[in-house]
Amino acid sequence: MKPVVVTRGLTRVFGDFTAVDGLTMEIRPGEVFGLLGPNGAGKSTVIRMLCGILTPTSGSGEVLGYDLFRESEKIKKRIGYMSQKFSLYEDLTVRENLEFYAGVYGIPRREREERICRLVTLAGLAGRERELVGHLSGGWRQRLALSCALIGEPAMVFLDEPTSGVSPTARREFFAIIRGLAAAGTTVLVTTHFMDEAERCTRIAFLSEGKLLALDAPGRLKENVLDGCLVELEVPDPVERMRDVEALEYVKECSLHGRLLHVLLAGEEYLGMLSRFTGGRVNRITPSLDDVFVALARRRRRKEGGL
Ligand SMILES: Nc1ncnc2c1ncn2[C@@H]1O[C@H](COP(=O)(O)OP(=O)(O)OP(=O)(O)O)[C@@H](O)[C@H]1O
Repeated sequence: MKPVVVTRGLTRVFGDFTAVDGLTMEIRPGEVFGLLGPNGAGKSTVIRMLCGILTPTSGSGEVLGYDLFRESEKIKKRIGYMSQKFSLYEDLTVRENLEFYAGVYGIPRREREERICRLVTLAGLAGRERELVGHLSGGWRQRLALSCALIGEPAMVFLDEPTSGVSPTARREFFAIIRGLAAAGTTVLVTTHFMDEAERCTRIAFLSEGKLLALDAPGRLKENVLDGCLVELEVPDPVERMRDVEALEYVKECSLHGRLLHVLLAGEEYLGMLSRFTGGRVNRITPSLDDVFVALARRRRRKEGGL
């Protein structure tokens, strides 16, 4: 199947600062594609380029078969976009907001009713159509903002941190909705800081300082990125012990996770040695996406530092 998004060396420079640096990737139809990375990594800049709002400085790319440089107007008409600061009208009801956006997108009157009904059902907003948006909680507003972004029935939707500032339950429910949307054929690109959401994406791309550090399915990243045996180390004074542990020649990485240290050993055979050296409890663990991203970020820093 033809990819929905293709980029080759996509780059955006602001003055002398490179916000996105040579991004090459493809997104397939029906994916929930996660874009992850620390603040300032370039995620929103990528989204804005792919939505046709921001012109790339160099490289090339297509969204839904349209060129990012020459056909941005066509892209804008065919995609849905929910920005971090999505705008809803607080003094209008749920339904009135949807009607307003249907008008903005030029949906013919005879089609509006059916479309609004479908979106209200999809987002679980049934029964709330007459509520004023100003009275809705963050989670419901986000569902409505998603519905408004979908009013034009786009083949692809871009969601920039759609779940920031809502409860964990609302975040889970929102993700269930976008997974359903993707299963029905709409491709979704979503940015998030939450690892539990990243786990629910079909594939994730991890950006740091504008560069793509990894791109794969969450399970494959956990299997393939860490090269060694990951253990959890419990010692009474983890912060003080970090440096000593890091300096051991059989230790590849060491990071703090709450009160525990996660230590990447060169091999399983060093488990006993670490336990004897620290006097702490050592347990082998399955890497989380957090471990993967810590390892990727460190690897990058080392490479840049020439170590
Ligand atoms: N219009 C602009 N002019 C100058 N610098 C910009 C502009 N837009 C973005 N940047 C810079 O580019 C970098 C990447 O920003 P971007 O918003 O894409 O990051 P992000 O990964 O989405 O971050 P966050 O998670 O905080 O939203 C930041 O350092 C930001 O300050």
